[in-house]
Amino acid sequence: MIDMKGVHKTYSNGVTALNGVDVHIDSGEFVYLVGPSGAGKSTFVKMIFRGEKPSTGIVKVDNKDLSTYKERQIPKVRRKIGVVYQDFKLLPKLTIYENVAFALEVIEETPKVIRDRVMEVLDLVGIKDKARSFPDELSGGEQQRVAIARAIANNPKVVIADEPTGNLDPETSWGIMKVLEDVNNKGTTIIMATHSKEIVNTIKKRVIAIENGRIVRDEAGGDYGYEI
Ligand SMILES: Nc1ncnc2c1ncn2[C@@H]1O[C@H](COP(=O)(O)OP(=O)(O)OP(=O)(O)O)[C@@H](O)[C@H]1O
Repeated sequence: MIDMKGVHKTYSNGVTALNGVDVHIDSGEFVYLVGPSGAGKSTFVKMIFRGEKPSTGIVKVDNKDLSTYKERQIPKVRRKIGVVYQDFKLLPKLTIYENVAFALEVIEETPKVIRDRVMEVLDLVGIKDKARSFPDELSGGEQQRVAIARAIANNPKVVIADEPTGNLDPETSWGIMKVLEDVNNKGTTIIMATHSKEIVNTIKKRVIAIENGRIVRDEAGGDYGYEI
């Protein structure tokens, strides 16, 4: 599903965020990305949805080398990938329903498909009754559920979650993990960058640890491995 070969990323300010990453992630896997702040986790996930381009090396998603896409074809890459952020990034002036529908409108789904699918994914994440509310009327955990619904609305093959529980209290975080596990159980590959020792050590998955832009550990059912 995802392959990186010899991936380096140096930003324009001269900071090298990835320094020779080789990795293979299969379809349907659930992977935690861990490592100290500034280690390169966000840069790693940005490689996958083409948020950034590698300086050198190859990134393949679904067997397609991302460098073969032209800029205007990037939306095509993004259709395969849903992204969930720490700060939810919902559109404040749109209702919950509209926030999720928007993701489908931009890919020109028909109104009927949109109606059915929006309610289906809101139901899946347990927030159907909030369809008419606005984001600021929801708790943080509820907003993150909406963000997950939006990310999975067009049935992406991969969901990338960059610290999805970073702004949530522990109890709410477990609920979000349950939703991500449900999504994974339906076959979607999940890659989640996290600083949560409790989550990684409790819900065991493959753990990839990054330090100074390199993978230093890659372990099925591994521990978080850091003190904080
Ligand atoms: N757009 C950018 N321009 C310049 N440098 C950047 C950019 N984005 C990240 N960096 C630098 O690249 C390095 C890796 O950052 P990255 O955000 O990938 O780390 P991270 O592991 O996700 O950190 P955190 O856990 O704090 O989110 C850091 O030194 C950071 O300052």
